[in-house]
Amino acid sequence: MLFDRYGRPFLKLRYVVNDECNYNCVFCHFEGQTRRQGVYLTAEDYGFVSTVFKSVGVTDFKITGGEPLLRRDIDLVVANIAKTGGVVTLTTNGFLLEKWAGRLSAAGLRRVNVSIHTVDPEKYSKITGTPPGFLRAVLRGLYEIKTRGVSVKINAVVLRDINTDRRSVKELVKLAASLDASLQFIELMPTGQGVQIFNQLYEPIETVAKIITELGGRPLGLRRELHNRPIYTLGGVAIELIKNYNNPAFCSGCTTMRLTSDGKLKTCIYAEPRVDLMPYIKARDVEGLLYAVKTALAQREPRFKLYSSS
Ligand SMILES: Nc1nc2c(ncn2[C@@H]2O[C@H](COP(=O)(O)OP(=O)(O)OP(=O)(O)O)[C@@H](O)[C@H]2O)c(=O)[nH]1
Ligand SMILES: C[S@@+](CC[C@H](N)C(=O)[O-])C[C@H]1O[C@@H](n2cnc3c(N)ncnc32)[C@H](O)[C@@H]1O
Ligand code: SF4
Ligand code: SF4
Repeated sequence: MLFDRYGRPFLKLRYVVNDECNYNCVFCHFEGQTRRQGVYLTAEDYGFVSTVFKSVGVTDFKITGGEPLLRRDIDLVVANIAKTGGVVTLTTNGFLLEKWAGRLSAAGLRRVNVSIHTVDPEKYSKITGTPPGFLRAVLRGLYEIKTRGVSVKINAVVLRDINTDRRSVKELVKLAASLDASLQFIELMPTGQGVQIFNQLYEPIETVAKIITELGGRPLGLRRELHNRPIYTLGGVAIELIKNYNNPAFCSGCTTMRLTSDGKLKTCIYAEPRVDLMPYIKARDVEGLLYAVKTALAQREPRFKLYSSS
């Protein structure tokens, strides 16, 4: 296993597999990547790079984007990563899930995170920039993938006056319960487009924690291997609360790096890409790749620290 200078193990890799999207969410951080770089790793590249990362202790592979289901070979990407024996999960807006469900399940996808910030169709359209009917398609996809044996998690970005009242929280918990799914509430990050609407839509995650407690939820503990995220349980649903900005406890439990769609390793969502892995990946150069990864890891820092040495 590899560690950084702060004693944080490197356990999880986030693959940003493309830079295009069929939605236009008002808050999108785009995983800290610039849109429209256009160069993508191939499905075979992901198989190779995952084998190498797996050999040094990375066991959790997250596929994200852009919208990953827009890739025509997304099932092959999943299959090639799953072949390493690592756990593969994918985060999506869900619009194309119904179409992909069978193939993703067959490819070995373990879990899908589907972003549904509200079950109110009008509010959903407004914040995701989509026409009426899109939420219905997402819900169909969710039930389809569930019946194929893939676990589901619902992602809801916490947005003031959209989902920060008791009723909205209850509705999301009810939806998760009906799918035997878990649920996570994500605090809005002032990153990417999130900067422009931050003052208007930001609401601290504590507001949701309070509602969950008032509804009878209770804390279950912390997800220590990933960001020390608090987990609650309510109505049989496990609920993670993600306070991802200006939170030293979150960063101290950060075990993840990102690989941009054009093959650059980022040590933090806020860091500039540290090492270009593309030449090593294309050359299938295991030694060169590991050396580059260790170089990046040596420079890795928690973005938010309790005490700063500088
Ligand atoms: N600051 C920060 N936020 C992150 C990081 N990883 C994930 N997040 C936040 O978590 C949100 C949800 O991410 P997902 O792609 O669903 O995956 P995840 O929750 O990290 O992983 P799983 O729970 O294993 O599915 C993102 O929108 C980010 O706000 C990270 O490394 N740093
Ligand atoms: C960038 S998206 C990529 C995957 C996919 N397109 C989706 O929306 O699920 C990954 C996750 O980040 C969340 N997200 C986007 N912008 C955010 C922001 N400014 N703050 C917090 N979470 C955000 C999305 O809701 C989604 O759950
Ligand atoms: S949050 Fe996901 S669905 Fe929304 S615009 Fe960003 S990448 Fe697209
Ligand atoms: S160090 Fe903090 S801000 Fe950076 S990726 Fe990790 S959790 Fe996110």
